[in-house]
Amino acid sequence: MAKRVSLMDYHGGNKKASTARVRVAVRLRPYMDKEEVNGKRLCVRGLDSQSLEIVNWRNQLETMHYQFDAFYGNDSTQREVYTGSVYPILSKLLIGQNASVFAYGPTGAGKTHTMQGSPGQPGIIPRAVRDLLQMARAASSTADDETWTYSITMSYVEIYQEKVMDLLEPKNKDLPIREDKDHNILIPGLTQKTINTFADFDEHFMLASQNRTVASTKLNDRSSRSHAVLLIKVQKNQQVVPYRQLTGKLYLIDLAGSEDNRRTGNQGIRLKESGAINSSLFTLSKVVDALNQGLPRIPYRDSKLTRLLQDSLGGSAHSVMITNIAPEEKYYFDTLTALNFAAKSKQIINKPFCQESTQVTVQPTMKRPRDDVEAPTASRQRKKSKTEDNEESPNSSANATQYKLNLASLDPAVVERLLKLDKILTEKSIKDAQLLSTPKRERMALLKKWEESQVEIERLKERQKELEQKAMVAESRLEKSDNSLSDCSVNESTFRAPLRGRNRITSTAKAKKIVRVLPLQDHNRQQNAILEEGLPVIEKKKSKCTGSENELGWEVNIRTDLLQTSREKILNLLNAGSVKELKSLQKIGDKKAKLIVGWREVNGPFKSVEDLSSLDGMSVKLVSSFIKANIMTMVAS
Ligand SMILES: Nc1ncnc2c1ncn2[C@@H]1O[C@H](COP(=O)(O)OP(=O)(O)OP(=O)(O)O)[C@@H](O)[C@H]1O
Repeated sequence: MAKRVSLMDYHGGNKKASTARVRVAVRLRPYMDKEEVNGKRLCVRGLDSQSLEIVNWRNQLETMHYQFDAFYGNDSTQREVYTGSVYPILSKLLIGQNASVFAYGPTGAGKTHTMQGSPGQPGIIPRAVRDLLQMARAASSTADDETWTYSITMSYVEIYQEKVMDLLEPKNKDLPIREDKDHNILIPGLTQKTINTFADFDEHFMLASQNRTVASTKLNDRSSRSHAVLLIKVQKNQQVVPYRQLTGKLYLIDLAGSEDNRRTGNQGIRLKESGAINSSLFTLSKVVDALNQGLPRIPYRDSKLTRLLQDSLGGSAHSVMITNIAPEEKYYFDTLTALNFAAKSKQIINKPFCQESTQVTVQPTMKRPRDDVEAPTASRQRKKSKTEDNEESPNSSANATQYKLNLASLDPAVVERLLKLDKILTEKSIKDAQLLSTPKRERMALLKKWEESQVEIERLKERQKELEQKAMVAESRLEKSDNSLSDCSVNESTFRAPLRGRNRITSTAKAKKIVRVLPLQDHNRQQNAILEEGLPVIEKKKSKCTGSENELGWEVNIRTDLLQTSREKILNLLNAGSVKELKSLQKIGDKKAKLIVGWREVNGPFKSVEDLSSLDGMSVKLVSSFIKANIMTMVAS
């Protein structure tokens, strides 16, 4: 069974070290600008072995200061970079932990030089492979570890335009990336070569490197157009029962350079490549952000690069990021971006585990790792895992005896230690789960609240719509009611004020103050109000009128005496008012005022207000609305 084991627990080491930070180193390459348009201006200044400054020559106040785990200046050697940042993590591979080293930075800043180097100046990759081979050999021959043997394999892929290409077997194009049940990332069908000597490695690597996609851009004659990922697997096999197996993976990654196409002069296919490069690097920065913020979803799957790095970043690996930067002033913005990205990455905490696989069934000989492919198909992988699960699960009752038997064959001290380890791991995972669940619970509660508030907002919106519709219906009914007012037989003391009239009533501030529209059930209170305040009150009550105009079901009563007084006042004005005074009436303009004066000169005084309908252009309906408007104004004032 492949089992995740916290290495520090397993080896009884310092507990603090059970989580590992991504180590971030920055390497400055030497000045190489032959043109020197503005003279030799450097945008980076090294301060000490960990810190540097970046200077904006256009505004020197913008000088920024950064501190990293290591800063390698422009005169640093390949050896210094390797021994300072990479060599210390190699030993982890031999005890089943994963590790990754990746070079990040703008195009032409020295990533390939750092990772690969040249025959005269070998970089991290050849040095690491050489040392791993030596370490494995040395470990196999030590007296303590004689029951273990080591085997080392290599695979080499490039991610070009979001396709995973097998550099050891170029016909394997666009390979899938999968995750097994233990969250290991693997590439089914990927070629795997066993390397017993450095010469084995050299041969495969040289051939494969020629398959890598490189091209010339304005900034770099041999610019890497893809992300190159070298995978070195160290397998530690126990030669005696229970035939355990530990696998440590080392990813050595030379990322394609982040590019500003205005400066690279990229066009056509170069531009397309550049788009893919920048977008996967952008996803990488999103992944870093998400990890740093502890977000529940890390967008690993948004690009092939981040998917492949999933168990190297925030996963089960020790990670070292070497940010390559260039000193020339023209690189200022690229350098600033790279340094900011590096500063973000520094906060990621990785949790190293060793991948232990215990083969419980008796095996006559230990199988050598396959020299061909990493895992033929995902389904086969799944099937295999399932079988292993069934065979090995110590919790399964069918296998419990077998498990105990195997334990019994071990040294009692080892058994005790294993049981202790199991206990620690169980307690640890419960604790981890609790720690994780607290912020998660809070997030869930917030999310629930937010969802509830969204529902409430929707409900209120619906309600608002409903009310608006009702208001529109009411409006149109009142319109009708208005129009047919003259046809309705109305008690002299009853005046139906349309709701729309409310606007008219309240159109003056004064009216607003004194007109109160009360619901029917408040009728008694309303009567009291009349008595107490002596105010003119308009009462809403059920209409006695029949017909469509009454569908609304309300009309307004006005006290009879007030109504009478108002009518008399209007009639007086009609019979004695000057043009100016007539114009003070509602709905009477200059033209109508002059008509009224002319009419009464010819016909004598108006007998009733309704006589106005004899005037040209004054229909019964208009007169009715004239009366209504003026009575309301007078009542209100
Ligand atoms: N530390 C260094 N010392 C000497 N030369 C260097 C150093 N770093 C880089 N160079 C040189 O600078 C040039 C560009 O470097 P390199 O190709 O490694 O950049 P890169 O970051 O990999 O670029 P790209 O992303 O475009 O592939 C090469 O000629 C390389 O030899």
